[in-house]
Amino acid sequence: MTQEHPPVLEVRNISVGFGRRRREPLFRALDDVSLTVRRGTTMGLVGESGSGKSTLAKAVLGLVPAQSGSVHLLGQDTTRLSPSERRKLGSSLQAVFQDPNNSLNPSYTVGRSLAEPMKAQGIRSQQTIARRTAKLLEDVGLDPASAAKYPRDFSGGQRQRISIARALMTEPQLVICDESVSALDLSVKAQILNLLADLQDGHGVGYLFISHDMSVVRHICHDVTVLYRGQVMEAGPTRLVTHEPAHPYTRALVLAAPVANPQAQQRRRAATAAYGRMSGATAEASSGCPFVPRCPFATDQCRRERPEPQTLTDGRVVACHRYPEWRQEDRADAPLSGVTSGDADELDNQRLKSETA
Ligand SMILES: Nc1ncnc2c1ncn2[C@@H]1O[C@H](COP(=O)(O)OP(=O)(O)OP(=O)(O)O)[C@@H](O)[C@H]1O
Repeated sequence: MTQEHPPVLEVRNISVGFGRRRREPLFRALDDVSLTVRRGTTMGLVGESGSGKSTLAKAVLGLVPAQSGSVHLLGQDTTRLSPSERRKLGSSLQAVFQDPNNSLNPSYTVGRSLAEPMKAQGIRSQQTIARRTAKLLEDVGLDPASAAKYPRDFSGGQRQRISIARALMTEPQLVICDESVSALDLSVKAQILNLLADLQDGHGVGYLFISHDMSVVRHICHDVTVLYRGQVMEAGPTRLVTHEPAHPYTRALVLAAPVANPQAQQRRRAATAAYGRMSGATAEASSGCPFVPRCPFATDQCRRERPEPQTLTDGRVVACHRYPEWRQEDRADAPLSGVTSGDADELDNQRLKSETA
């Protein structure tokens, strides 16, 4: 279904390197990564700490340079734009981060913080800004009178609502949500996720939704890209990826999500142990698959050759030499399909509650 929506963001074969020590080769935080966000849809970007999620967000925002590849925003290659051309495109792209305090100046009223992105676009009419501020505050479920208050007058969840309103002030086509709900309690998290989905319906905005949490991704994303050590392991429709992982790393991530039933939790913990220490950035560089040191199904070929991404008949992309055989060898006492996390179930309950309210 998402194919019908035109792309707002196309990241093509992007690589980003960082210098660690002098004369050492660059450390590749992103290695040949591609993904597309379509209008009115949400692409999840998931992976453990250090897998390169924030680096991808920074590359899209123009905060780190790409060594190779391109970033197309609304059809324009942003890696080739001059700073002034980039600024013009700026209103189409906004971001919401984990900590709303980073985007809300504590000494500014909410109204002043919300006005800033519009002023940066050259909009000077106080009336236009006030009208849009009131509309967006209402859209995110806050009283328009909140504009006269300060961030300290609001709870964490309300401050995140204000950050979302601020991100939408310039009617962007793409919003990058970088761990935007990670710091929130489960019920507030569910409210913000529902709000993001509702705003998407109303505004047609596309989200690049960055998270380390599969249950959150499952709740909000139409499609998902799974990153490990800067490389795409698997990508495709969220339901397929989370219910029938084609890559052992995705399987490990799904198993790592908590479940409500303690016995099931114990089985999943035991199954997760087969995948080694959970971190996206621990393994030594090798010419083969980056997941080899943690993969219970790895062969000599996996150690030697980096797997090329292959497109499956269901539309998914997976980079694994052992697909689909590894699934037959998977003896872990936890079902591959139908795995859901306790958080996901709770988030679903909250969604049902809000839909029937
Ligand atoms: N400016 C930098 N200089 C050197 N290395 C960096 C820099 N920024 C990121 N890295 C490294 O790049 C890798 C990817 O980092 P990144 O922050 O993108 O991961 P992440 O998936 O967003 O992790 P987290 O969820 O912990 O934020 C890590 O190994 C990190 O140490």
